[in-house]
Amino acid sequence: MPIPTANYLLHANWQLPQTEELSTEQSSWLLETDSLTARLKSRCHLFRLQLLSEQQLALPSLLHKELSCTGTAILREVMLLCDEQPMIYAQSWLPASTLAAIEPLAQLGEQPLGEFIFRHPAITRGPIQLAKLDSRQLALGVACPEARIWARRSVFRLAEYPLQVVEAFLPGIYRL
Ligand SMILES: C=C(O[C@@H]1C=C(C(=O)O)C=C[C@H]1O)C(=O)O
Repeated sequence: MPIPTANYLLHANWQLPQTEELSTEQSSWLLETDSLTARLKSRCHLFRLQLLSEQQLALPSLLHKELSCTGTAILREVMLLCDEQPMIYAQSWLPASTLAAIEPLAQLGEQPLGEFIFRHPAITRGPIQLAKLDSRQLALGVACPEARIWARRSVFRLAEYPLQVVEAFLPGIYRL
């Protein structure tokens, strides 16, 4: 996935949820506080995580304050599929200091991030922010019947080591 996708997400209009803008199904998925991986697995016969890329980059300055760190980070991009239908495009920033302290995060491969972090004994999660995105700007490489899709982002801290997770929800997820 090209870096422009990361830049587009970084500069989206992230806001705290206004539930009156959301359908019941959208609220249910977008504001899910447990693992999306676990929820998707419970809703489909065949769950698959497609690792799109992992690359080491300078942590964008826009994230320095939010993650209270600087330096480099792994930008991890995945697609989560249910019965071969793309449901969630996820992009996570894993700072080098977090990876050094919690090494399994650097070895995830096709293991879902959620299966690791939601088992961590000292996990905390910051507020969920939402943004309405132009699906064409995401250049996901998959057909998306709707021009505008919801995305969410939040910062997890594992024993105070931060990482940010951004998830774009493809419309099929609301029919699961
Ligand atoms: C945070 C979770 O992990 C999911 C899996 C991800 C990955 O493997 O990179 C990223 C975001 C999530 O969609 C979760 O399951 O809620």
